[in-house]
Formats: sequence, C-alpha cells, structure tokens
Amino acid sequence: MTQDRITFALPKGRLLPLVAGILRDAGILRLDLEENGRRLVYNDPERGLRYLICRTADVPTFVEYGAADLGIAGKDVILEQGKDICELADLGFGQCKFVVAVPSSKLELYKDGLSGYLSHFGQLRVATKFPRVAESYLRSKGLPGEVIKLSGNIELAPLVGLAEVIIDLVSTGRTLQENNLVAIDEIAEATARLVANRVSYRVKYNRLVPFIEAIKKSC
Ligand SMILES: Nc1ncnc2c1ncn2[C@@H]1O[C@H](COP(=O)(O)OP(=O)(O)OP(=O)(O)O)[C@@H](O)[C@H]1O
Ligand SMILES: O=P(O)(O)OC[C@H]1O[C@H](OP(=O)(O)OP(=O)(O)O)[C@H](O)[C@@H]1O
Repeated sequence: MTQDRITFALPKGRLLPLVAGILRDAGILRLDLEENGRRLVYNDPERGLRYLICRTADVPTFVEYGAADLGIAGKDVILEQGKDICELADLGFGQCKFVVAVPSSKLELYKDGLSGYLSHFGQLRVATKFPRVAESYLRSKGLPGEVIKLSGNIELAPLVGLAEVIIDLVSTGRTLQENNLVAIDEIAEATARLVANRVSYRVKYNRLVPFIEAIKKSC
C-alpha cells in the first residue's frame, strides 16, 4: 500500500453513477469515470488519489487485502462476503432487500411456511447468487434445504424446476412480478456502505477522515 496515496474501490454497474455523483459532490472525484468503459484504474496524481473499478461483489476483497483503502459496496455484498473490513457509514442509496420468493401459482403450498412445504414434499432447493446469506437463513429457520448457487437471472430457477425457492434482491419488485413470483419472507434490507481497510484506517487515519466526512455529508 503506498503510504500517502488513497485508493478507492468502486463498484461497477448500477451503483457506479450514484457513487461517482456522490464523490463528485463531495469534492473528491474530478475525473470522468466511463460507466460502460473498459478502463479499470483512474489516477488523480495531483491529489494522490486512485480509483479502481471493481466487480460489485469484489469490492470487499480489494479492501480487505489493502489493494484499496476505502470502498463502496452494498450491504448485501458485505453480508455475503463476510470480509474483515471496517464498515464506516450507511450511505443510504442503492436500497434493496433480500427476499425469499416462490412461484405465485404454488403459493398455497407455502401456507405453513417453508417448513410446511419441506415436511410435505421432502425437499427444498434454494437458488441464489448469495449462498452464504441463503445458508444462514436456512440455518436460522432450522431447515435442511439445498442451496444452488447461480450467477444471475435467479428468477429462472423455480420456473424451470431447478429450485423450489429463490433468495434474491428486490427493489421495485418488477422482476418478481414479471416472472410470476411472490415474496413470502424478507431477510434483510441493504443499502450502499462506505468501508475501509483495517490497517489503512489506523495508519492513514488523518488523511482518510476528511474524505469519509465529505462522503457522509454529500449523501
Ligand atoms: N434491484 C436490485 N438488484 C440488485 N442489486 C441492487 C438492486 N438495487 C440496488 N442494488 C445494489 O446494487 C448492487 C448490484 O449492482 P449490479 O446489479 O450492478 O451488480 P451485479 O449485477 O450484481 O454485478 P455483476 O454484473 O458484476 O455481477 C447490489 O450489490 C445492491 O447493493
Ligand atoms: O425488484 P427489481 O427492481 O426488479 O430488481 C430485482 C432484480 O435486479 C437484480 O438483478 P440484476 O439486474 O442485477 O441482474 P442479475 O439477475 O443478472 O444479477 C436482482 O437479482 C433481481 O433479479
């Protein structure tokens, strides 16, 4: 880690325009980050700042290993990754929630919940992009379900018999609705969080604090 340079790990995709806007409003970011570009590192040597464009799910990894001092990631990703990083602030945007959803045509089978379904049908397969969150949910309910990890388009799984249930993120609810799925439980809400590498937060504290305060103020 370079001692005086500050590196930010930013999530590409739907959060990037929001994050870039906040960093700009905070007076930190002066560069144009191409939202759909291929460039992954942006340097601002005059200010001693660097920005990494990361896959959303990888932001906590870049921060944990000190490749970035600060990062912005959804709470969903932070929960799933379980990395050893400092969570500094809830930035309030990027709101969504983890839900458990089933085909609306089969809702009747879940009237006694997932345990009722499981005791009747003997199996419960849960498709998700968030296996840790799903395992922990099943454990908390005492359900011996099988978690099937997918990379996206999770809603497809119950429509074609790959799984009975999905655990996925919802914001508008449109994807569930358009695929005839209905939420039967909510697990947790998620918003974007400002995170820091544990060592950077101690060693570079004086340099980081103005950035942290400016980001919090512009949210
Ligand atoms: N409706 C939503 N669905 C998914 N994520 C959402 C939603 N609303 C807000 N978010 C936030 O946006 C982040 C996901 O952003 P995005 O969809 O761009 O990434 P991704 O598709 O998971 O990543 P990648 O394309 O790299 O696999 C989530 O981690 C979450 O914090
Ligand atoms: O409630 P809504 O506003 O419809 O949003 C929810 C959808 O958005 C996310 O998918 P994303 O667009 O990230 O694509 P993915 O399935 O490839 O992850 C999520 O996994 C849902 O599918």
